Amino acid sequence: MLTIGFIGSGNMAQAMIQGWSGNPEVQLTVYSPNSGKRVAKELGITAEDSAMAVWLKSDLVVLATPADQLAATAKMLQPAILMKPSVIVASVLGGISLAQLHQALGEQLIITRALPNVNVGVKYGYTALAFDKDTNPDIKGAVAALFLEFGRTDELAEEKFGAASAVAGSGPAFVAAFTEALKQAALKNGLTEEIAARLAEQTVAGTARHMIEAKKTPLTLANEVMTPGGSTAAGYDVLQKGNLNQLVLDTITATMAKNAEFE
Ligand SMILES: NC(=O)C1=CN([C@@H]2O[C@H](COP(=O)(O)OP(=O)(O)OC[C@H]3O[C@@H](n4cnc5c(N)ncnc54)[C@H](O)[C@@H]3O)[C@@H](O)[C@H]2O)C=CC1
Ligand SMILES: O=C(O)[C@@H]1CCC=N1
Repeated sequence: MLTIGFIGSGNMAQAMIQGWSGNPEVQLTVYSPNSGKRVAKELGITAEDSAMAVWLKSDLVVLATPADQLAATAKMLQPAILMKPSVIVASVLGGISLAQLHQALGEQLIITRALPNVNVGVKYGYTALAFDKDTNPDIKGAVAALFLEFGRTDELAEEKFGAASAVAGSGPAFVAAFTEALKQAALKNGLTEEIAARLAEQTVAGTARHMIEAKKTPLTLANEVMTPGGSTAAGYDVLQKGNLNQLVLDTITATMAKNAEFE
């Protein structure tokens, strides 16, 4: 049995707990000052009274607090780290590098930097992973296997994390915004709230699944829908004239700039 402990019980921690909760080989526990006990009850896992207790019970500890809480967390954990330095750390703290994590927690620890997205909660996530250079390949494989349980993963150089965070980490919010725009357009054109939501969600979900399962590029799929001279082409033209690509690039650039503030 592998025990995974969470420090922080917000949206990201909850998604990861949901992603791992079906695994009979994994036991999950959490500490968070305000909501930890409530979240643990809702998700059917145990809660601890302190970050130290999480550390001492766990084989792997996920740091899932706001990034600016790293120093406070390190302070709470210091005695436990000295008592049990074998614990593996997986940090999802946005913008916080492996070097910063080692500086705060200890040079001797085994630390993985992970950048998951909330879709891990429905086992359709994406996680970028970065390991210490000297991480034992068996440990690397074991950690990567855990993240593979709830979606696709790639090992990425840390300098690529800013882009990965903006596109894949924040991406679900941007795709959700487009889905909401589709829904609003359906509502404006007379569909009911329920039907508008279903049309928008199912179309976004089906399009992603279609590209992945049939191994089609986005442009190949778009061209299949666009009968020459037909109605889709008329709408697609409006998206291109409105410079959708530039709007999305500006969105990613702003997201990366904000993320870089934490570095
Ligand atoms: N939400 C997302 O989609 C993603 C979030 N992340 C990263 O995950 C981390 C958490 O983000 P969210 O879950 O969205 O935030 P959140 O605000 O939903 O949750 C933060 C959690 O940390 C707890 N917390 C705050 N200070 C603490 C402390 N000193 N000790 C223990 N627990 C403490 C809070 O009570 C809360 O449970 C951030 O560093 C973020 O950059 C990374 C990838 C995606
Ligand atoms: O919004 C944030 O700061 C975090 C990082 C990636 C997704 N959520």
